[in-house]
Amino acid sequence: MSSSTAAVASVRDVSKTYGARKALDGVSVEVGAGEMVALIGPSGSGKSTLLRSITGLHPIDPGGTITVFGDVVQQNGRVTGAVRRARSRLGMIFQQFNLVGRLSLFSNVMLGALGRLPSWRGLFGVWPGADKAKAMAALHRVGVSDYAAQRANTLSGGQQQRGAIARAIVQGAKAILADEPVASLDPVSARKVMELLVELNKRDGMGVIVTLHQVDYAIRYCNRVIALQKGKVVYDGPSTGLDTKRLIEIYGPEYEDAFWEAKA
Ligand SMILES: Nc1ncnc2c1ncn2[C@@H]1O[C@H](COP(=O)(O)OP(=O)(O)OP(=O)(O)O)[C@@H](O)[C@H]1O
Repeated sequence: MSSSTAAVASVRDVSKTYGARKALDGVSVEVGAGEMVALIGPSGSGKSTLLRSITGLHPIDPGGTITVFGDVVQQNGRVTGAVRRARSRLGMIFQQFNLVGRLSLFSNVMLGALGRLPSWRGLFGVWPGADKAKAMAALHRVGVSDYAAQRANTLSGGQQQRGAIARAIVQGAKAILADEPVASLDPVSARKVMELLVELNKRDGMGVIVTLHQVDYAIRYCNRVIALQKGKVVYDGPSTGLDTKRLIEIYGPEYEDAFWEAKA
């Protein structure tokens, strides 16, 4: 299967145990190329652990398998050598600590090109002109080119998240894995970040897997929702299928707390 048609991630019977606690318990899901999927569930249900497992940031328990764009990245309880290529295809966006604070926004976005260039170029700031142009175009696209020269730690959370998205574009990522990218943002900045992810998905065909605390955002921006509870998949289907009964199954009777904006 070619990498352009292979699934973003194929997760088969994956468990992850921390001491006596099972953070993931027999999870099997597949996210196709070009899909935009929300990963939801109560705090501690395993959302971040699943994203981190897909990127090979920690080994899963023996028995499960994870492939990324057709490459086996986890098998027999080990992260494989293919993880480097898989990471180069995945743009990662986190709730915080997305950018190197003391570097300019422009330099941070250029770091996305590092995987394709000898590292000394990055160390000495010797970037090819074509990459510089690409970085400025990406900053312009996400709406923060005016701040290119500004140190990342002086930017707002929303500007930093948009910078992180620009870095993923420069990296040439085929999919974005975003771990609570809007949790620290005000609603207006959050909407802009979600709209950018939707645009990358629809216009560029990038796959997106995004963990969200806000169910209303999952419903508004993602066609498909995967819900975890205590490390197990308890829902995998269209976001339109998340009725009150389902939400109570996922979050319990206090499910309205999982909405950002009050439910009408
Ligand atoms: N490094 C770790 N060491 C020990 N336990 C961990 C570690 N990381 C996660 N866990 C545990 O695994 C479970 C799942 O955590 P995880 O962060 O994946 O949940 P989450 O759904 O992303 O939660 P949240 O929405 O609060 O971010 C939790 O019980 C957590 O305490």
